[in-house]
Amino acid sequence: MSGRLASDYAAWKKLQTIYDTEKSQLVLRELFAQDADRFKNFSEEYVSPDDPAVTFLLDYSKNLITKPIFNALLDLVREAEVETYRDKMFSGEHINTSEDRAVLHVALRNFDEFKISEEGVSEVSTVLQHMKEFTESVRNGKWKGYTGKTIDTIVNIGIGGSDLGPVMVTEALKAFSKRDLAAHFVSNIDGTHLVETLKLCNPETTLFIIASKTFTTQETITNAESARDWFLQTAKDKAHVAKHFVALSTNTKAVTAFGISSDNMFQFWDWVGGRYSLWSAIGLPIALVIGYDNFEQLLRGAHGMDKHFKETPLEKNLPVILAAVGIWYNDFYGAHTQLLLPYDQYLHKFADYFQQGDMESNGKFVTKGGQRVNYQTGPIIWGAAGTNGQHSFYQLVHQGTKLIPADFIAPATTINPIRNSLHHRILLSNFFAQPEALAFGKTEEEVRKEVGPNSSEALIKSKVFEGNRPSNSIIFPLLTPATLGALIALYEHKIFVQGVVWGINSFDQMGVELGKVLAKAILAQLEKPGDVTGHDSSTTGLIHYYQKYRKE
Ligand SMILES: O=P(O)(O)OC[C@H]1O[C@@](O)(CO)[C@@H](O)[C@@H]1O
Repeated sequence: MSGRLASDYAAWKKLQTIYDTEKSQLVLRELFAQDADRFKNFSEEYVSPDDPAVTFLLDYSKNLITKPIFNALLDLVREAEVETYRDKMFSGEHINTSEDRAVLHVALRNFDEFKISEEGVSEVSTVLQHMKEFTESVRNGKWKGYTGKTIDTIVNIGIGGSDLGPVMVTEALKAFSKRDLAAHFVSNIDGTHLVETLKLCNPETTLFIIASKTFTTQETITNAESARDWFLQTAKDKAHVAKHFVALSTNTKAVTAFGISSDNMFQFWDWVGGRYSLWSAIGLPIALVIGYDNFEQLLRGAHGMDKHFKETPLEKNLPVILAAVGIWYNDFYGAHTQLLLPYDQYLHKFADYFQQGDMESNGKFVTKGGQRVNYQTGPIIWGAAGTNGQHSFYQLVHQGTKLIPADFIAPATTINPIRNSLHHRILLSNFFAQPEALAFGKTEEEVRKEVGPNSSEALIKSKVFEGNRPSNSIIFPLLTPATLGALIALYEHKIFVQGVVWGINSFDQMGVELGKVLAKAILAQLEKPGDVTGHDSSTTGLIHYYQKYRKE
């Protein structure tokens, strides 16, 4: 039952016993030698129930598990009542207990299939229609700027979930983008971010999208005000703002107070978590860049995965499989991080996106019942596009002292088959080789044969790869909007499953508040000359140094 300490579950205690007694026998070289069918027995093919072209293979055979261990992990998922809480989520129950909110990103891509009772759900299709009409009018030139010119540049001003999703998806689907519509994303309060972006913009042909669920986020509102000031330096008349500023928010009052009419507002609701909001009005820049039809394909791809998650038995349920093996390393092997390694340059922002998605969801230390956990919760998410990571951090991944589970992700076919796909074959050869090297390594005996009898013992030892480092591999035919939607939803639901097992609330974010409050207090002091008071010596000393050298 959600909110309980995971370590109280019988299945948890059983897994701990298994780990303590069997860990030394879990050697991938041996597990593969013992079972010629290991790949078949530990891989699962996903085929969207809505579109057979949306398919991928999850190979989880290079994990430090046996069937009994896998089944014990599934028992843990069952005992935590994940299926019950999954159905609560889909039905609109307020499972975000601290904020008394439903968690319904699945309703944004539901196409009226699941019956969901929550205020606002019935309006999703209306907002989508508004998004469709607006994005088409901008893309086909009907929407004109204040001097009658068409829009050739969009600037999304938002941060966190109001930025990372649109950034990741527009990068991932760049091949589907309208090349004569430039898209920029400003998120940081550092004036550099806005200044450097505005250097690329013409006020006559630029559309600003102010993306903020609350419409109170200091960085976003400050950036939006500065962008409006920049625009009015040229446009002069405030009436022209209406043609160059739209808002994506749940807060109509704040949007209109800023000076954006509700006609130019695309609404969403409090049951859309910021880190789960790219499917909502927050996705407007995505629809502008790739077109509404491709945006709808993204939604439909995610919806197919939603149905898979909702209806598939645990042992064949891909989000559950990823969640279960992740818990095995996070909570029993003591792994602290999780690598996401897309072997596709278009997915180079995938890990960045799930840093917020996973870490802001599961970076919690108390259960929904208020108990401090006595186990690890959310992992640290990191990663990079392959093969770049291989020339950066793979040394540590292969020969470091830390266990770092890795998810390798790749398309079988490239969108850019230059030189008869030679580049892609090289890329994919690494996608296949790296998990193999991590899993099976290179023994001292193999090194000795390789380097010959005259090498020093130290050199030989340094060339050993202990291996037995686990990974999952996900491969799909082609990176399309629908496949990307399914892939994102897969990881969203993995995060959900882990949060339920850990008994935490994956859908609030209390941890982001303290820093904001302290910063506001310090800002008030920095605005005034003279000394700052009420801080520790470190904070005071740093501010003094700043005051000594500040120019402004
Ligand atoms: O969309 P908004 O309300 O401006 O919030 C932006 C981001 O700020 C947070 O850190 C919450 O304060 C993220 O959860 C959220 O995605």
